[in-house]
Amino acid sequence: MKQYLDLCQRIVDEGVWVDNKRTGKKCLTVINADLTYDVANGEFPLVTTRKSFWKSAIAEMIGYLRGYQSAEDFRKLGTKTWDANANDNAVWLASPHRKGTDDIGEAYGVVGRGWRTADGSRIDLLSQIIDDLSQGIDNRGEILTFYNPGIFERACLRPCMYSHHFSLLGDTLYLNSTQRSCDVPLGLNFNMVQVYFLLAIVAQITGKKPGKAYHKIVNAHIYGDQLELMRDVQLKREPLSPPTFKINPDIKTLEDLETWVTLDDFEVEGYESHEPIKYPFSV
Ligand SMILES: Nc1nc(=O)c2c([nH]1)NC[C@@H]1CN(c3ccc(C(=O)N[C@@H](CCC(=O)O)C(=O)O)cc3)CN21
Ligand SMILES: O=c1ccn([C@H]2C[C@H](O)[C@@H](COP(=O)(O)O)O2)c(=O)[nH]1
Repeated sequence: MKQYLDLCQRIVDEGVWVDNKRTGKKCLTVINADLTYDVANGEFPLVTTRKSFWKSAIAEMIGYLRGYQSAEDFRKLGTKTWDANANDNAVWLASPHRKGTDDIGEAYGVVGRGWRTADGSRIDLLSQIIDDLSQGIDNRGEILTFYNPGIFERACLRPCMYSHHFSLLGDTLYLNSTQRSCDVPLGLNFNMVQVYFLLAIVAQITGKKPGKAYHKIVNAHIYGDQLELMRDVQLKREPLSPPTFKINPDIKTLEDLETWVTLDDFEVEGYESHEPIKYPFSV
């Protein structure tokens, strides 16, 4: 929580205003932030200075791991976070690649679980990684990447957290996640939970001990219309003690995660937070 608030304060104190063409808004921006989550010691990075809808964050990540392409599938699982980009993004609505209502296009898991190769075949990066790690193999390239510039126009957005690199030291699993662009008030609130969750769940289904997750952010920003709420409300609050996160121990394989898992298989215990804050969202 402290590292999150420190980043927010750093943007307020040192950020530079940058005009963003895609959204038509200006963003107070810093370059480079490195966050670390100690999954081994259960330090769940849930924001307490406003109410955080952590289930929505987990649903989004499970949707990526399942390779969802429709905002409807994300909604059924428990998150509305893809509705606006699928259905209110003017550039995407005009795209010949959009397959109709709720289509988000070839984004995130669609890319990573069906990586296009030169000969037209597809590679499921996640299955390969899970197979390797389960056998204790780390080939120094266990990388789940969603970043394929050749097909950007087939999606409503380029992936923000675009790379998740897993590593083994003995029986301990580590994760380095990289994010190119970060909406700190809204997106990061979810992304921290997602990086922690990804290491915890992959460790569980590969039979490894989770170690630390390292989260690198390149462009970290606060949109102009979010600044007042962050500076004058959220940053004036005292953080509360962190909760703990539990995963149903019956989840043992990637197939379990793909088939029967719901948000009821995850629990947060001892979560106390300040009042919700409704930050403006930029499509
Ligand atoms: N501008 C922008 N920021 C983002 O964080 C973002 C995008 N676009 N586009 C793609 C995804 C969608 N994400 C989202 C979308 C909405 C919320 C959101 O509205 N959060 C509210 C309510 C959550 C809920 O009720 O489930 C929040 O208070 O956290 C968060 C992340 C993260 N990503
Ligand atoms: O997981 C996510 C997904 C998106 N975001 C934010 C970061 C930016 O504010 C927008 C994406 O806009 P780009 O013009 O494509 O950079 O969404 C996030 O923080 N986390």
